Amino acid sequence: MLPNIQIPSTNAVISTAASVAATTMLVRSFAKDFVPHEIRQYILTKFRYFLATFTNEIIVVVDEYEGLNKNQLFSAAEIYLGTIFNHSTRIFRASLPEKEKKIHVSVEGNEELRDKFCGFQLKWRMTIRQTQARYVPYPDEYSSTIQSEFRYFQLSFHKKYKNKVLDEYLPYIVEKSKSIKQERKTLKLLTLKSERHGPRGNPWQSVNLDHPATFETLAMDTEIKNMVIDDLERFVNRKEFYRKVGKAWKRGYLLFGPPGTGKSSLIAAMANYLNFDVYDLELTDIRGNSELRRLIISTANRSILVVEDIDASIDLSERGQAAPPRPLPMYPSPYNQGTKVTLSGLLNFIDGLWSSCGDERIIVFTTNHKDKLDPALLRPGRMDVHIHMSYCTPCGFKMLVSTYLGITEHPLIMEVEQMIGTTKVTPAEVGEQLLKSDDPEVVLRGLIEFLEKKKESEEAKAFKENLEVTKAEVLPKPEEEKDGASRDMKDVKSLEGLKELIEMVQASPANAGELVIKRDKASIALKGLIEFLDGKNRVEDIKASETNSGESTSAKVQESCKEVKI
Ligand SMILES: Nc1ncnc2c1ncn2[C@@H]1O[C@H](COP(=O)(O)OP(=O)(O)OP(=O)(O)O)[C@@H](O)[C@H]1O
Repeated sequence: MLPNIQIPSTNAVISTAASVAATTMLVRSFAKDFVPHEIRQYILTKFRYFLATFTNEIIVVVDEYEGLNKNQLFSAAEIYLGTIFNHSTRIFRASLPEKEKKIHVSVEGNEELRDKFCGFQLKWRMTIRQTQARYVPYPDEYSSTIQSEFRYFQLSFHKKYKNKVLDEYLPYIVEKSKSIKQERKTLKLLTLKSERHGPRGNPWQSVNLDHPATFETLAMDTEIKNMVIDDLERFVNRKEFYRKVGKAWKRGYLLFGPPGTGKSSLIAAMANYLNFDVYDLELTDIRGNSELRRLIISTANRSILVVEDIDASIDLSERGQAAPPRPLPMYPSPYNQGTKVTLSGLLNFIDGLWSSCGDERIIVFTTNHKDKLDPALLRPGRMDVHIHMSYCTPCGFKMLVSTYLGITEHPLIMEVEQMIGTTKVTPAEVGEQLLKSDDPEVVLRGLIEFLEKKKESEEAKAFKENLEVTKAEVLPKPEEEKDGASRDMKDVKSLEGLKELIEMVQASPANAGELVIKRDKASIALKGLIEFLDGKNRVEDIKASETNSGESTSAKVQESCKEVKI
């Protein structure tokens, strides 16, 4: 027989439920009004712990801040979760930071996200809690912001995966977020702040580096270009190798060559290729070795440190000594009182201090005069790769034509290539000419004209230089003139003297000398020389460069020459 159970009426159930709900609401609003937030949180946490004893779920809490510093795990999770939205996600945040190209997506508060790792499920939830306002420093440490909310992630999963989550999943998230960050990163060019007081604070200021140079647009010999790309690839993939051989993970490049041959463009191409920020270090702005040390330490990993025109930035002759102060500027500030960075300080930072304070660093020195550099600076280990940025070659020209004009074939290309092979013209100059019109015919004709003029002026310059050499060899030196030990210029009136003169001219590789060499007889040779000088109208040039030692010696030579019966 069934016990006599009295089933409550529907009305009674509804009225009981309503009164429970009303009581709950009353308790809630009472608790909210009269129980302090901290106590409520405490009770809630205890309640969760109590419930957790009945479940197999573990919750890991990841706070946004660790003391005053940002918790790196929180930042990593924030980035990572922005990439794993699934169909159940209803709300998320999207933003396009200034000067960035990609939209950032991040998780919205209280949204639950599910993730899968090694076959098991995990749940993420971000919670935002209002707190008392407090000051939180910005990453540059110069300023701070007021924050009145507290954010944290809760990561829940089955308790049997605890070790897997802590040892594998969370490190995986950190690594993954690094590569996501790297991909979406906008390159920065960092230069020294003019005001960089005190030992704290970041002395670098940054702007977005939007340099379009890439290895594709760079006019360089393909072989050298491929060598540089291979070297960079090898470098970034050799973390373990550097550790194994006990070497700091850094690489030094020296780029040398005349102005306008693409040294800065190559640095930009390297930065774009590796996705590394560029630190532009102006040594003349630095007050001494100790400031240099501080600046170097504050540079980030995975970056390129550039010192342009190294020969002009530091006194390379004095190892170990402070360079003599430069002339004081018109408006002196504490930072331009003359550099005191020494060569030994620089060497020290390249292989000592700098090596040990970071990973994946590249340092690039550029110079227009490699011969001026101290060999100590150039040795492998400091400058591992020396790259000669030369004048434009036919191969480089082809690349420029294809980038600037978008063509690879044209009847005039061959002609230009031949001229480029025999003219000292920089890629910058060629690029300038290629910009002048959209019509390849017009541009290439203009370039041919430009190259012709360039060649002419080059020849004239070489001629003048050679003539100077010849003059120096033929004419007596002032001190010789003084003690009378030299041959008197009047002697050249005699045929013997002329022969001697011509022999001396012949010994020189100069153009004028070559003219003389072509003649067998001294008299004909001399005549040729005079005609040459007259014809080319070079006599005036020579006169202008004479010293004020009485009568012009070139005029004397000419005079003497004319007196001879030819
Ligand atoms: N090899 C090159 N390939 C493509 N463009 C080049 C090359 N060299 C120079 N240019 C062009 O010329 C301009 C100036 O070149 P860049 O500043 O790189 O030369 P540089 O060697 O660094 O000169 P400087 O020694 O004066 O600093 C660049 O903006 C680029 O457009």
